[in-house]
Amino acid sequence: MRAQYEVMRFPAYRFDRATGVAEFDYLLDGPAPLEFTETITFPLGPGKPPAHFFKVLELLHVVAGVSYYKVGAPARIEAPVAVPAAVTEFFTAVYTHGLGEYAYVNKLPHVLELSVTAPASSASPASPVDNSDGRPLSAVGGGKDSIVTLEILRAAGLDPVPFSVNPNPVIVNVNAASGLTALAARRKLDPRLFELNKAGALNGHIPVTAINSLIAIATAALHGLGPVVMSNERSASDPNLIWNGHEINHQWSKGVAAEGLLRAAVTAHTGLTEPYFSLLRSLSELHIAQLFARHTAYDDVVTSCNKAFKLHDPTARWCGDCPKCRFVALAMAPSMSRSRLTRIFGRDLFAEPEQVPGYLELLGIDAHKPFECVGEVEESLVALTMLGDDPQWADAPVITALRAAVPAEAWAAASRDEVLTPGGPTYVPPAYAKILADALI
Ligand SMILES: CC(=O)N[C@H]1[C@@H](OP(=O)(O)OP(=O)(O)OC[C@H]2O[C@@H](n3ccc(=O)[nH]c3=O)[C@H](O)[C@@H]2O)O[C@H](CO)[C@@H](O)[C@@H]1O[C@H](C)C(=O)N[C@@H](C)C(=O)N[C@@H](CCC(=O)O)C(=O)O
Ligand SMILES: Nc1ncnc2c1ncn2[C@@H]1O[C@H](COP(=O)(O)OP(=O)(O)OP(=O)(O)O)[C@@H](O)[C@H]1O
Repeated sequence: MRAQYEVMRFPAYRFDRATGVAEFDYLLDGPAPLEFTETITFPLGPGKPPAHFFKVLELLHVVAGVSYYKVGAPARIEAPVAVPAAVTEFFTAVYTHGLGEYAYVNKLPHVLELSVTAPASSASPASPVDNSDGRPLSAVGGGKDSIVTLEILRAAGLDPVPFSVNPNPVIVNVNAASGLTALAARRKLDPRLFELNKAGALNGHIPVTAINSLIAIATAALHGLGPVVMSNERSASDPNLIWNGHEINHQWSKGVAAEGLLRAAVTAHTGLTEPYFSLLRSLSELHIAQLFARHTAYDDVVTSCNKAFKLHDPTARWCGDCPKCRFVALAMAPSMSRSRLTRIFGRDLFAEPEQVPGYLELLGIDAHKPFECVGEVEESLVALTMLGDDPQWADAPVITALRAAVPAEAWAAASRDEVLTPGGPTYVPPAYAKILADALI
């Protein structure tokens, strides 16, 4: 299908102020062109949408195009409006790094070399819009990480507003457990995409966090709120593998490089002074799991398994048989009783010997890190060490098998201090860094 399409275009977008509905048009241009329209319904704010809301929609229009680009993978992408250099840099990164796993799986090396072009800009820089003191909008994905952020912001008295794109029953229940009033946006992919997928079109992973993040920033703008606060962890920045000299990272748009590019693009194009950052950036998943363990109110609802977030036929909660379920169970286990962990997951994964091969992958003993939202090998090793010291796991067959399988040099390389000490670059503003530091005591 690829050779049929020469260029990806973005013909128009519309926003209906009465309903909050935005429609974004896409065109895969070539001898037999393909057109798509994506619909996003925003929660309407109290007043007229501010000018910078529309600037965010201009960014979202291009970024949400990745879902349709992947059907044809044309060699050219022409953004519709003039934008500052920081924005074309961000667009190019989204279509190259963000589609890295798709390029690798489909063997499309040209995708990693694309550049998104845009009409030349003679516009002066956007005037500053100081949003830094507003109530934070806290993105909620239904998993442990965003619960930790929400509770840190709440404890600091910042009155966070939970926000989700397409909240499913998991997210609705997490919000209910928080007792906070949430905002939601609805995103509807063009149904034609699913027909093409059924007919065997090119398909693959897309950088969904970049899309959700811009929808969150647009919603914060509509409601006059402060920064969008994400819960993306340190290990999200680490690639799964290197291919043709390029890092391939399943979680690229959750990583710190994407965060920096998105912030710079939004500020340059909209003027927002503090649009977006991840509060948990300096923390490992293991550390975040320790913080999550302090809050029991979410035990019956928290769900990190990606299968619960599928658009079609989602599971109700944890599937219990995927890399993410295995990793999160291992990360939570050192911080809670075996009975609490079993209640959260609805089963005791460590009593099931058939889980061993999946855990060997997480421990770096088989294959590369899976294309999933899982932490680093070191985090899994440190968690396993901690469980080995804990008598409640002494008779768990999975723990026994894994401890026997890990080579001596791997244990030596896994440092508990390194995994549990905050570190690495972040964009957390000073006031929020202080709040995080207080929460870690
Ligand atoms: C839920 C999930 O993990 N889905 C991934 C899965 O897709 P699947 O076909 O099994 O189910 P659906 O998500 O329902 O997708 C149906 C089709 O629609 C396409 N699509 C979906 C959303 C979208 O925004 N654009 C789309 O074009 C999709 O390609 C399907 O054809 O496998 C896909 C292929 O690998 C993945 O792309 C699906 O991932 C979703 C986009 C998704 O929301 N995944 C997140 C749970 C996820 O992976 N988050 C990452 C962060 C990635 C990032 O850089 O932002 C993480 O948490 O690590
Ligand atoms: N549907 C969504 N709407 C808004 N934000 C979302 C949505 N899904 C995920 N996010 C946000 O994207 C980021 C990455 O999602 P991720 O699934 O890793 O986090 P999580 O659900 O909080 O925790 P976990 O890693 O345990 O699943 C988080 O900041 C999360 O809040």
